[in-house]
Amino acid sequence: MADRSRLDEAAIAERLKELPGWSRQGEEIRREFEAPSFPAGIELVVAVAGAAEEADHHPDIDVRWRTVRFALSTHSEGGLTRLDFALARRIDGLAAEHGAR
Ligand SMILES: C[C@H](O)[C@H](O)[C@H]1CNC2=NC(N)=NC(=O)C2=N1
Repeated sequence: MADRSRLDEAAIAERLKELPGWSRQGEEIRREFEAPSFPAGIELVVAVAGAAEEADHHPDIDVRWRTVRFALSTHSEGGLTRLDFALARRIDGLAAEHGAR
């Protein structure tokens, strides 16, 4: 079972440094992507939905035409855990595969 405990400030800062494009907003991290087209953005969301189900960890998602925004937080812990950073890395990989930047 993954460690779901909240990360302290130093651990959060360290992990954020390895995730360019993601920024901290209170108790969550966020990143915005521009997909090549609206359908490509939706396909990215579908791919992320699959990864989220696998991880049993689910981002908040906002779609505005080609702009797709993801926000991650561990709701059960009321803050950021390693699950959020693991899913952020997974989202970055899927976004690259879908030509989103
Ligand atoms: C029972 C199940 O593990 C929980 O409800 C999961 C589902 N997905 C989740 N996603 C996120 N982001 N935070 C959670 O605390 C969470 N909890």
